[in-house]
Amino acid sequence: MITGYTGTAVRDAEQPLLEAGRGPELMAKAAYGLANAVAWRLRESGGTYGSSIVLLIGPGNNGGDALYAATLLLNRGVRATAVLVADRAHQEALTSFRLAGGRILKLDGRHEECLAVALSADLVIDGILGIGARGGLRGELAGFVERLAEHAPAVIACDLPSGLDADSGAVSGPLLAALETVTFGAIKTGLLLPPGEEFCGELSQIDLGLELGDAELRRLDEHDIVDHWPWPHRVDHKYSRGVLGVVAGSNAYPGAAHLALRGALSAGTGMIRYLGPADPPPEVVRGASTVAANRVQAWLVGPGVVEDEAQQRRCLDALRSGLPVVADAGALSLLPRELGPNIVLTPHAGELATLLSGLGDRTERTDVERQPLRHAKRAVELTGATVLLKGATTIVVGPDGQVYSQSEGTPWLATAGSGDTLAGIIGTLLASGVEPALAAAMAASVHGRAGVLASQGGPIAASDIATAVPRVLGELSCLA
Ligand SMILES: NC(=O)C1=CN([C@@H]2O[C@H](COP(=O)(O)OP(=O)(O)OC[C@H]3O[C@@H](n4cnc5c(N)ncnc54)[C@H](OP(=O)(O)O)[C@@H]3O)[C@@H](O)[C@H]2O)[C@@H](O)CC1
Ligand SMILES: [K+]
Repeated sequence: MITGYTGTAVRDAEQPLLEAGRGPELMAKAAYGLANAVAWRLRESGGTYGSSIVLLIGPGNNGGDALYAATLLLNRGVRATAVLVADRAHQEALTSFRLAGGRILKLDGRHEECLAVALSADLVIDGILGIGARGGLRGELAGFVERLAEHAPAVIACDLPSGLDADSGAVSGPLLAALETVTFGAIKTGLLLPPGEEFCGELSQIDLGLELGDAELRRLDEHDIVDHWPWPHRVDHKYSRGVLGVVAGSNAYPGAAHLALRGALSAGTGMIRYLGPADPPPEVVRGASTVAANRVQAWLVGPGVVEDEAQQRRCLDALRSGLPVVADAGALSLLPRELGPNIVLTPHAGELATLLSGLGDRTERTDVERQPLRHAKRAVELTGATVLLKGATTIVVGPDGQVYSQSEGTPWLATAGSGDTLAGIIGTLLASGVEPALAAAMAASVHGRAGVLASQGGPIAASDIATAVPRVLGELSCLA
């Protein structure tokens, strides 16, 4: 499992060590880790000796880390130039850099020269701002970084890409996209959240021996899925594995029902009872026409139910049943005022904006895209439900504050019906008794992996995702 911590949590954990006079030791560890990462990249592209790096150095300790790392690299035969982008820099680090033979330039009014130097380097080290940043890059510096970014240089970010908010992943102003981000003490939450995540490249973490509390955010890996997936036991039967009720599809939209059912079947449900006008596949049992008359362990409601009053009534009945429910698509505009934590809402950014606006918090789609975690948390606060916010990185927030961020997918997953399949997988897990936030996060992970497997780099249809899910689970089960 990957865990994410806020910049504030990292600062708090560092504080006792700083008070004990161990600041220089922490910085030395950070610099050593960064230097190794840079050396590794330089070796990959032809060798360290004689190669050149340019450091963009801001006013704080982030710049200090980069300068100390470069000092180590100068001693290994790397040529290094520091471009000082602020009116001050970490003095001790700058002195050791200079003494080791580093060249120093000031950005102040010399953009053309600094740009040319940066673009001629093998690697650029972004040491402008770290967790001490307040807002994005501004003024003259923002203009310089914007111009540099247009040339897409090879960048390694020191702790985090400068201008990215360490806690939220929000981006304001220009940013250098990194090949790799070498982060210190703990992975900051902003590096695992959109939109900032897209600028981080590969993540590597340098351990500083900090004592951190509970993580703010979790990202499940394949071992977590293996540990928590409801694998069937030899003595299980269809009822013991969980029965899922599905209210999906309408005369106008039968396809959504098919894809949701296929999603649920692909994840290994014990049994499905289907309510609606679509023709279900042979593995699915037709349920009684009212929600109350069906014995199930969980409900999946909403895909393709617009313009069908009978289906919409069933959605509402399921949402009021007290059972775990995954509410997708059309069900999101039918929500009763009171929802429990065992209801999983699965909006995309636009649907979340509509949901929040409907609850009195005027929100635009772009607001959600800029700060997805903040808005997903707000929806949990206002509804009491579990929220899965779909996107290239899918965020899940549970009512107890658990946050998951899953990013296994491929852009090809952005296709009609993909969400119906995801809802089906969540439904199967809920019916098996998996706790809602974990069910949603595992489903997002498996759905993403299935998308990648089905795609092989090319386009996919939503039904291809369902077809690939059993193979993904088969491969994961081998790790058990
Ligand atoms: N603590 C430790 O033990 C360890 C910390 N480590 C390292 O330290 C980093 C944190 O260092 P830090 O606290 O000095 O903050 P950092 O981000 O370098 O700069 C803040 C300065 O920038 C300025 N500034 C702020 N926003 C701005 C903006 N938008 N645009 C322009 N300027 C802006 C602001 O100046 P002000 O505006 O207040 O005058 C402030 O002085 C951390 O990320 C990690 O790399 C590691 O070595 C491990 C041990
Ligand atoms: K940085």
